[in-house]
Amino acid sequence: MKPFNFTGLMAPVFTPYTNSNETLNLDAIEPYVELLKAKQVNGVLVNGTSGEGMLLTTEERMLVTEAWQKACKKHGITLMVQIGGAPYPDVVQLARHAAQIDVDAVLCLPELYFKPKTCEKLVSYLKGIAKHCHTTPFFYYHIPMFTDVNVHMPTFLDSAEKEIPNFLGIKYTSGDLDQGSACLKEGRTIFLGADTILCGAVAAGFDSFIMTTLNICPEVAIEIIADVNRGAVKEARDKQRKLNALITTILEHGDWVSAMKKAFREKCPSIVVGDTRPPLNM
Ligand SMILES: CC(=O)N[C@@H]([C@@H](O)[C@H](O)[C@H](O)CO)[C@@H](O)CC(=O)C(=O)O
Repeated sequence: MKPFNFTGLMAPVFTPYTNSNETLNLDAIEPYVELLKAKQVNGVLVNGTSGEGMLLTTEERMLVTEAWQKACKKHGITLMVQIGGAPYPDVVQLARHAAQIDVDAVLCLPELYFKPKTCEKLVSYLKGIAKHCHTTPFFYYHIPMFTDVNVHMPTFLDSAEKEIPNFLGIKYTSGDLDQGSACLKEGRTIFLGADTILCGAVAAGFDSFIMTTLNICPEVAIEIIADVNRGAVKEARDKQRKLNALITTILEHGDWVSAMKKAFREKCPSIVVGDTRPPLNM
């Protein structure tokens, strides 16, 4: 399997559109990579929640991934691609495509309609997909507020590690820090996906992060992480409060992804990302 030693900040990037969101704006991708790299963000997650992966056609998902792959390779940035949230044959196609173009890692949602109710069912679904990209590091995307799939992650991890040869960890997007902390173990990569509990999560031992605000103000996360790691808990807590207040203000403008994309457009107007697709922009 390809080695994967990433720790630090990975931005769940927005998918850039032009033409009232009908067309992908692939030209925006290289400047977007340069902007993130300049701000010390060394990885990107493509086609995740913020990237509206589930609102793109399979063809578009592959085109976007190829454009990010090219720019990330050129600038030395780690690329993880989210391949789930589509019909099973399309997820398999995306897994094969990701392996073929040699991305650094894949992330996969559960089946979103015939939802798994147990760890066994979830592991079995992911095992069927992971074998189509068996040399690529494979991660599960835990985001129960969107998927309504909420199996116990520490138990799931133990089983997935035994059953799936290229399985390396999860992206943990939940405010339940008790369960999140119980996932942490030597040799696993557990990405934190919840910006609002960053301070506590770093104190608990998290060292890898995929959070939407890394697109907009990564410097705040960088400071919170550094403060906690040097024991300056009060400073970190104050910055977390400010970050959470900023998130609340951003969210006055719509749903999570649309509001965050709007904040990104305002902060970085030179990168043309457009609005979100229906139903998000309705
Ligand atoms: C729905 C959403 O935007 N979730 C965010 C979180 O960072 C979110 O902002 C956080 O949970 C709020 O505290 C990330 O998990 C998104 C993400 O990683 C992705 O785009 O796949």
